[in-house]
Amino acid sequence: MSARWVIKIGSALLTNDGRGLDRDLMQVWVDQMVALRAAGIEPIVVSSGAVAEGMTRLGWARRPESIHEQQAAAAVGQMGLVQAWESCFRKHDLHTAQVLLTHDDLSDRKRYLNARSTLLTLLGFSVVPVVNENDTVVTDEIRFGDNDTLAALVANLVEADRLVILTDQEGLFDADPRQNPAATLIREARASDPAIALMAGGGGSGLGRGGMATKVRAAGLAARSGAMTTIASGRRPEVLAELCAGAAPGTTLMPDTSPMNARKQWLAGHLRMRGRVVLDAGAVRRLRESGSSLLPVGVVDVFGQFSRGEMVACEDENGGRVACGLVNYDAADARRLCRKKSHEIADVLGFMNEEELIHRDNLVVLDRG
Ligand SMILES: Nc1ncnc2c1ncn2[C@@H]1O[C@H](COP(=O)(O)OP(=O)(O)O)[C@@H](O)[C@H]1O
Ligand SMILES: N[C@@H](CCC(=O)OP(=O)(O)O)C(=O)O
Repeated sequence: MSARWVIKIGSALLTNDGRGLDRDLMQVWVDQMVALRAAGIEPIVVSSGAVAEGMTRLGWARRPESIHEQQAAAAVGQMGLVQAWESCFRKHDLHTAQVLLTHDDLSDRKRYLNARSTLLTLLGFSVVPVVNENDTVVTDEIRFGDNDTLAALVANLVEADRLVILTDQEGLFDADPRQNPAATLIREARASDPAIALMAGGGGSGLGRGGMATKVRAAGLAARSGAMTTIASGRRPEVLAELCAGAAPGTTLMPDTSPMNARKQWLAGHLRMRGRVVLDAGAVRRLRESGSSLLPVGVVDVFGQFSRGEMVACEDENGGRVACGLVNYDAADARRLCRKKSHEIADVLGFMNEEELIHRDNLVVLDRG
């Protein structure tokens, strides 16, 4: 597969404005997602609608105030959501996987790497991940609270090329079209443009939580890792097929920097260094000249205390800083792996996480000088 898209579908759209899951529409998107796969694009679905579907199943007319009742509704509704996605994809002989994430999972480096590995492994097995927030366990303070933000963080996590937000409007308008019928559609803007944040109001349906403001903010987050965002109507019959064909329905929000630059900025700017690994000359050359991953065989020494998933500096034998990155093994294990070939990892440690000490996707090679 050559590209990866995160496709987020909002509650109002998915549940026919709270009347129950719109299975026909789900099948329409799924058929198009299967066509995306045939065109070399891996879809990851971020599906809202658990609370809305739970309310329908429990016969509740209004979203409850109490967080515990919302969580209960989400737990009931999530069953319906995953059943419906699975049966739509089964028609094409594809499997889905339920992935429930909390904020903690993505802010903790170890869990971040585990979530990333699991998602990438699922994609490797041609499974379509269906992601939602793990509503049962989150408390109010740490909720993503809206799946627009969750979808953007998933786009960062898997370095998606595109975030597609399907909603009940044609895209971002210069004012809320529910309040102002004369509002006009914004076709294209930079995700970082402060003017677009001012156009976006809160949620209109009472079912979802985000509204347009969280969609614009999500486009800014997705842009950090270089993803472009499309906000479009999920009711456009061929919306995903149009995007696949290179058309630009709805609103396109462009990132300012290329994917690699954005990811490097994000890695380099957001984390504290926990330790150092010293590389031999061959490893330094491979990192600088071929953009390779760092393998244990090229590491001669390890300093400091760090856990799997934390940021470490990579230095040459004269103490010059070459790179930094998120390490796949903790300091004690990394020490034992110095100078070892990747196929020896399981023998040395009794287990193996990954064959690299730092994968190239999680490695920032620094400019010389
Ligand atoms: N500038 C805007 N352009 C389009 N929609 C807007 C804007 N400002 C606010 N909205 C409202 O945002 C709603 C979509 O948000 P929401 O109901 O949370 O959808 P979803 O469930 O798809 O996340 C629209 O129905 C609309 O009323
Ligand atoms: N996890 C919640 C997500 C709610 C939510 O963000 O909804 P929306 O604004 O429609 O994307 C659910 O499944 O109901």
